[in-house]
Amino acid sequence: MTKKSSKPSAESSNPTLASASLQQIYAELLTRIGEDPSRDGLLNTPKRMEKSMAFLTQGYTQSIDAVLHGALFDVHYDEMVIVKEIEFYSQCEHHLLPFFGRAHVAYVPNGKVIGLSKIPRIIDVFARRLQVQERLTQQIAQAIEDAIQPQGVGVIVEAQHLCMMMRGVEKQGSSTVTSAMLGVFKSQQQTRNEFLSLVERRR
Ligand SMILES: Nc1nc2c(ncn2[C@@H]2O[C@H](COP(=O)(O)OP(=O)(O)OP(=O)(O)O)[C@@H](O)[C@H]2O)c(=O)[nH]1
Ligand SMILES: [Zn+2]
Repeated sequence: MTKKSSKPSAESSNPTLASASLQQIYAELLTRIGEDPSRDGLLNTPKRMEKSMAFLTQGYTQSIDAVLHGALFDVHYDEMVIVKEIEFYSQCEHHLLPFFGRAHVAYVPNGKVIGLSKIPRIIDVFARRLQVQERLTQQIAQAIEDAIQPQGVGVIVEAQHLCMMMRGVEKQGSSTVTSAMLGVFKSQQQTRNEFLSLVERRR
């Protein structure tokens, strides 16, 4: 049974927001932080912010099926495939500040392989949403698992969070590493180690 959400949407809880455009809301935000949205440099800023936010959150309107575009191929290859050092940019759901870094994705096929470019595309579908790094990591692994039912999938994400750098604890040197291991990457230490050593071999 589907549980109905009891939470009111921002619009239904505030009727004045319902008729406001996102650009008006951004103009109001500029006013609230002490700026003058009618000054020259800011005149087009609400419009730019709307466009920028639409780009940075476009993952909400994308589906993995559409992104894969049928690029799944029957290939008899049963060794590990790794696509590493894939850069990504996301936004943390707590502060709406960027976190960004690199993802390393591996899988051991089970009769099907995935078009190589589709792996970064899958990452972007999930990165271009409000995220926590742990969920992003799991979603990437799960999408590959669902698409080709491989023998296993491993995903490692290394990122820096601006909410920990330019505000808050203000730690510039730290990075966060998360991983998701499914199938043989979880059950076989040797497979996991092979993945980790290939990822660590940077060049
Ligand atoms: N686990 C996890 N935490 C995150 C991620 N992005 C941001 N956070 C954390 O979310 C937490 C939110 O904590 P709060 O105490 O509610 O917010 P805050 O007062 O702004 O916290 P500070 O950042 O410590 O100043 C912080 O510890 C952030 O570092 C993420 O991807 N994963
Ligand atoms: Zn944050």
